[in-house]
Amino acid sequence: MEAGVGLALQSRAAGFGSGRRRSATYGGESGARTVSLRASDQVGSPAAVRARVAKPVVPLRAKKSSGGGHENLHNSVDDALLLKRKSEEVLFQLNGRCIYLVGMMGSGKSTVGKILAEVLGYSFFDSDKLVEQAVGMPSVAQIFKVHSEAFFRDNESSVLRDLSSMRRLVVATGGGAVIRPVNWYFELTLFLLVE
Ligand SMILES: Nc1ncnc2c1ncn2[C@@H]1O[C@H](COP(=O)(O)OP(=O)(O)O)[C@@H](O)[C@H]1O
Ligand SMILES: O=C(O)C1=C[C@@H](OP(=O)(O)O)[C@@H](O)[C@H](O)C1
Repeated sequence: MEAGVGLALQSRAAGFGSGRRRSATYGGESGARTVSLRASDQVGSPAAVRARVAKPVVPLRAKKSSGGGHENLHNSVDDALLLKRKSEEVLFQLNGRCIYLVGMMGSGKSTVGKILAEVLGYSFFDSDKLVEQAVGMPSVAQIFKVHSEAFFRDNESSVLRDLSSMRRLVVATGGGAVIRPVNWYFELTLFLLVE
């Protein structure tokens, strides 16, 4: 499995179907290009985001060995170094903004997020875990079962909103977080698609 991250930059006014879009404020597209992260100046639908970052830009190869032994280890080290260098380049432009990782269930958001947080000197949070804590239940599956998906999504939005007012966080969101437009409106945050 190979996961990659593409940078989608979102200003406050960007959102699904919203006419109130504006260009990215994060160093402009040229700034993003200098670090070879693919930037989009607005966020449309999740599909549009995916289309813009269809090619993995910073591929992170499998950390779990599939029998490749040293080769996998080298890939892993090389990719971690590459990500570290790129992160150092964008650090000052980030200016402490939170980064939300979005992507399909199991796409690697938590894995990428922990690495990203480490190289940026950010703290890492998994929003599913925070919702579980907030609700006082051990798993998302149980929240769905005992309450409902809508209940989970309400709490998820609340958690994401609270986190967005903080700084220097990398947040792995749940695979379904993107379906609620309200989750795209947080100010001063960047969204990274993990695919
Ligand atoms: N680049 C990768 N290559 C191989 N396996 C990966 C990679 N990234 C993540 N995984 C594995 O895929 C599974 C899901 O990853 P995870 O980071 O938990 O995804 P998510 O947070 O998007 O649900 C985990 O078992 C993880 O070890
Ligand atoms: O629909 C969602 O938001 C969920 C997606 C999955 O999360 P990941 O994307 O972190 O795998 C799942 O495990 C989580 O419990 C609920």
